[in-house]
Amino acid sequence: MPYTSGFVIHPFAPLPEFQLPLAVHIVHLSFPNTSSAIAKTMDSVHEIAITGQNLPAKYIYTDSINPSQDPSIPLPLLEIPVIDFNRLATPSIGTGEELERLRSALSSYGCVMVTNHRVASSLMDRVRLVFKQFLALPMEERLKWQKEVDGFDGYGSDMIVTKDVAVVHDFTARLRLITWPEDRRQMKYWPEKPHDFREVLDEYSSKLRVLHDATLKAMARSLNLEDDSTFLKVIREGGTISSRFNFYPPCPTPDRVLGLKPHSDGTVITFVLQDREVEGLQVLKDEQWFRVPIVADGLVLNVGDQLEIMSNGEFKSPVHRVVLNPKRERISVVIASFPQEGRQIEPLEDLVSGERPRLYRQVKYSVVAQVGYYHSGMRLADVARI
Ligand SMILES: O=C(O)CCC(=O)C(=O)O
Ligand SMILES: [Fe+2]
Repeated sequence: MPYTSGFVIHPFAPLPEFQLPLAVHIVHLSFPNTSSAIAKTMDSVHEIAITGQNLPAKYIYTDSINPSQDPSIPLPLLEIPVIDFNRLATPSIGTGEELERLRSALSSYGCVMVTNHRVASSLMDRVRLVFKQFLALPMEERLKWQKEVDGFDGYGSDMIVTKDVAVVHDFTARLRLITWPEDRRQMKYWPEKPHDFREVLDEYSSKLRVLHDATLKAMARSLNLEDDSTFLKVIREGGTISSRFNFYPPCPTPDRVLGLKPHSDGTVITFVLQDREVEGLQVLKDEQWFRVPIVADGLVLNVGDQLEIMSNGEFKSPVHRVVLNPKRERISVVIASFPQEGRQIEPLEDLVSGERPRLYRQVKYSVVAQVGYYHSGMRLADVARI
C-alpha cells in the first residue's frame, strides 16, 4: 500500500475531463444560516472540542493511522531544505546557486522552508493572533461567517464529496477566504471580529502575494524557462489566491483521528504559516512519514498538483497530513493559488523532450473534482499520469 491505511489510490480509471463518477454525491457539512441550525452545529469540530463530547465515529479510523510505527517512538524530523528567499531575489549574492538548491529540493522533497521572505515576524504573529481571537468568540458570532451549504468561502467544516465509500472526516474547522483578486473577495464571509481581522488579512495576503509571485518566477528560472512568468500567468489569467485558517483541537486519541488526511495540495503552490509552538504537519518521503519542524519565522512552501503537472514532473507535489496533539490545540494559516475554474492544465512544451517525454495528460481544473479526489485519497497528479 503506497501511503497509510485509510489512504488508498483508487483503481478506477481517469475520467474524461475529470468529471466525478455518477455515484458521487455531495454531503454538506455546514448548515443553513437559520437559528434552528445553530443547535445542529453543536456537532461541529469546534463545539466537540469546547464541550469535550465523545468523538463521533465519523472522525475515527478503525486502524491506527500508523500501523507500522511504534506510537511511543516519535516520527523522525524532516530535514527540510531551507531556501533563503533573499538570495533568490538578489542576483549579486548567488542567485544561481540558490535557484539550483530550490530546483533540486522541489524535485525530491516537493517542499522547502522559506526564510528571509520579507514578511515581518510581527505580522505573522498578528495573523495567528486574530485567528485565535476569532476562535475564542461565542459560537453565535463565529456562525455569522459560516459557509453556505455548497460554498467554499466562510467558516465551518469542509464540504465532503464522496464516492460510495465511507470517508473518515478531518478533525478540523476552517475559515477559507479568497484574497486575490480583490474583486473576487466575498466580504460577507470576512469576520469583523476581532476588529482588526480584515486589516491583518489584507496586509498579510498582499505581502504573501508578492512572495508568491516572486517564488513562481524563481521556480520558472530554476527550470531555465525563457519566460519567467510562465507559471504565474496561470494565476494572473483568471486564477485566484485563497487563505485558509485551520484550527485543530486537541485530541486524546491522536493515533486514530487525523487533523487532515494524507493529501497533496490541488493548488499551484501553497505557503503554510505553522503554529509557533505545536507541531502537526507531516510529510511522506520515501514511504516514511516525517515531522515538519517549526522554524521560527519560516514559511513552508509546497508544490501543488497543478504545478507538478505543468512542470512535467520536474517538481513533485508532496503527500502530507496533519496529526493532532493530545493536549494542545494547533492552528495554521495557508495561502494557496489556483487556476481559473475550467482551465486546461498540461505539461509545458519546453519541459517535454526526447529525453523527458510528456508524463501527464491534459486535465481541466475543477474545484469540485479536486475536493472529490481529496476525500477519495487520490492525487490529481497521479490520476493525470500517462
Ligand atoms: O496545517 C498545516 O500545517 C497544513 C495544512 C494543509 O496541508 C492544508 O491546508 O492543505
Ligand atoms: Fe495541504
